[in-house]
Amino acid sequence: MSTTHDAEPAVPSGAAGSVRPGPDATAGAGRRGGVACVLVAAGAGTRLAAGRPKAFVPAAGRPLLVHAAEGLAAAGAVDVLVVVVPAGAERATEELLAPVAGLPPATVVAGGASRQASVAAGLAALPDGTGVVLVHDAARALTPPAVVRRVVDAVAAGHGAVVPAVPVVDTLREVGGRVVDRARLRAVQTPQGFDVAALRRAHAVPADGEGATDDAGLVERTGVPVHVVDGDPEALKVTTPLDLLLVEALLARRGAARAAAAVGTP
Ligand SMILES: Nc1ccn([C@@H]2O[C@H](COP(=O)(O)OP(=O)(O)OP(=O)(O)O)[C@@H](O)[C@H]2O)c(=O)n1
Ligand SMILES: C[C@](O)(CO)[C@H](O)COP(=O)(O)O
Repeated sequence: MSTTHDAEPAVPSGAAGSVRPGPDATAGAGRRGGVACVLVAAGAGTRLAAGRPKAFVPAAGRPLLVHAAEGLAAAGAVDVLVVVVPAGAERATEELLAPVAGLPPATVVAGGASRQASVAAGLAALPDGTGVVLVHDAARALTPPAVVRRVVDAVAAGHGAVVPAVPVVDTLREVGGRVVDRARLRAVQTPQGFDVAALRRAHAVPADGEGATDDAGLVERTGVPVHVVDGDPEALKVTTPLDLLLVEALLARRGAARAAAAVGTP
């Protein structure tokens, strides 16, 4: 088994282009030697069925993609951002992201027919000098900044592939088989972090028929062990309408907490 653990895991139109740098982007690049994030947002959102690509579906009045970008900005751990969106949505995405405070420099590119193809498009747009790359789902819109930092820190500590993960709460049973010991299982989230050369190598290997549903799965096939850090239930992936309801509730709770803190501030 090549998995290691830190701890017990408790639409629009336009062309590709750049979004203005965040205020501390240059300082960050020097400090960390180039941490980039490929934020994949090019999925259709078929299971959500909200009438537009999932990343552009609003929660509390703002698109999921904007919430995800705000979480990355708040983490303060990413120097360069590449956002991958449905073809034709590049310009609208630049306009959506422009007001996000503290967002690192971003390039917006068109994605592909699969998540893997969209990640590959993002990787192709990374600048020279990138050392660490995160791959993050826009659909995990409320990922806490602490999760982002844990992943970056673990890659910086020398792990070539890092995933955040949470324990599984349901009893699991193989169809036509037995109950699986859930104590040994974790549900894997994003952002996933990699040494950029390892991720590029993994994406260059031709598919062998068995699909990998995430980037760590691809990298593992090339012999790189996957290291697991604590994820967070709030990093849930918005997949169905029920997930969107949960995100709305979490945003309402975060807003109420901010308001209470402001009242308590002189
Ligand atoms: N061709 C694709 C497919 C997915 N994604 C991104 O990958 C993440 C996880 O994908 P998923 O939740 O499966 O999104 P969708 O493919 O949009 O969902 P569905 O299968 O319901 O259409 C999302 O942020 C999604 O935008 C992508 O960039 N390009
Ligand atoms: C990358 C991922 O979010 C990790 O859990 C997941 O594998 C994406 O899967 P999907 O089939 O694209 O929803």
